[in-house]
Amino acid sequence: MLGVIADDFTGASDIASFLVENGLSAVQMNGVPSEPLEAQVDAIVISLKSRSNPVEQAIEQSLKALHWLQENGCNQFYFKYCSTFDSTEKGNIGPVTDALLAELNADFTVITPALPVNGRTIFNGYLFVGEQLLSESGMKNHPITPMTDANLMRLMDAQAQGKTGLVAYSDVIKGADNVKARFAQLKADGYRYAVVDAVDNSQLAVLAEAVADFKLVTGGSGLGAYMAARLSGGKQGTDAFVPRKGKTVVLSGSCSVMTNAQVNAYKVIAPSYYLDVEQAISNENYVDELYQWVTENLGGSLAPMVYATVPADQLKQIQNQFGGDKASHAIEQVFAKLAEKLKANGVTNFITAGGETSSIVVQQLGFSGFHIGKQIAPGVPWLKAVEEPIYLALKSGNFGKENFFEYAQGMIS
Ligand SMILES: Nc1ncnc2c1ncn2[C@@H]1O[C@H](COP(=O)(O)OP(=O)(O)OP(=O)(O)O)[C@@H](O)[C@H]1O
Ligand SMILES: O=C(O)[C@@H](O)C(=O)CO
Repeated sequence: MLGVIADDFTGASDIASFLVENGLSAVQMNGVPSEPLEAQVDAIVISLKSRSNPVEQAIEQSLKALHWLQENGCNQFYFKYCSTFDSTEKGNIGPVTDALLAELNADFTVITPALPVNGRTIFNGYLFVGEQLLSESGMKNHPITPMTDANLMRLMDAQAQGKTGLVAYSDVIKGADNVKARFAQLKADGYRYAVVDAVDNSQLAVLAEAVADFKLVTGGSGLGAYMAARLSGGKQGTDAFVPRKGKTVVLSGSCSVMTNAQVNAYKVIAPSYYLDVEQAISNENYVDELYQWVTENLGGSLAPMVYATVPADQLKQIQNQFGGDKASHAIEQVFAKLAEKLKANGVTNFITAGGETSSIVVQQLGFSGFHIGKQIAPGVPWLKAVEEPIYLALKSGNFGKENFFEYAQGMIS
């Protein structure tokens, strides 16, 4: 059984949806459960909110997740991080990978953020977002983990204890046995991690075969999809659900380039309200005011949207004025409390944008886990809470097309 430890909640639903699409039964648990899992599944995905926590906390949470997965029958593990390698020189990808390797008595793993279907590719160890290097993409302005280097070996070496080598494209296309031979050579040369080039899905299929015996695999959801396809023998997922009709709201706290485009497109066709940072910090009635506005706007054909989303230059200005951490925290708290109030008052469908934003909303709503439904866009499925018929779409910052918010609602039946 495959056990996945995801460093944020959107990332967890991203990989869970690819596992299910590729024929595995899977459940997504929100945080490390305190009870054993009753359901019989092929894969368990644990969502953590550990991407931007202090390193020690991220390690502690990830090891706790590993132990729970082991106790619940998993024997191969996947550390899922962002396809844009969101991290800093301190971590958390390197330190968590080191801690998981040590705990599993393993001495080698792969570093594979590639997700070609969403434009994340790796060539000569450099990560691309579409046609741009990671460091030239919108990720250079990320509010929490700005990515200013695209070289995955350098990024990993800065934050991990071991050395990082490369299995280049020319080696990957020679097949899984050749990739395994390269792993052996890198290990013998003292490397602990291998960045593996993948410019399209066929390299991920090769890699899935090459890592079949690894205790720990790390990466984005792309490799997970091909590992699932291998494990299921090429089955397709079948019983994907969509949400039931009900009161729906859009909460957008991502400032990515794509979310900005999605918010701008949606503002033209649906009621929208800008979540003001200063108000979030200083007005203790702000959640009530937003709640009031949302409830007054629930009746229309499209859901009301509350958004903090701003373009990069405006974000910089706000962060200079209030401090980045303070602004993020205040906004996240407002979204979390607003979501809680809306749920208590009959909203059943939540569309949230942004990894940190979605994580805090889900934590506040308090569901223990999710069943995985139909994909809205690659890496964004509809989810149904285990406890009750509440549906959520947790959109990673850069995922989905421009009409995502409208399109997602069009699937509700
Ligand atoms: N107007 C704003 N001013 C300052 N900070 C903001 C503003 N809007 C959003 N933020 C903060 O920026 C952060 C965005 O992170 P989040 O993970 O939600 O989105 P993302 O990084 O685009 O998504 P992903 O991690 O899925 O790629 C959050 O902490 C949010 O509160
Ligand atoms: O891998 C990705 O890009 C996403 O699942 C994610 O982790 C964004 O938060």
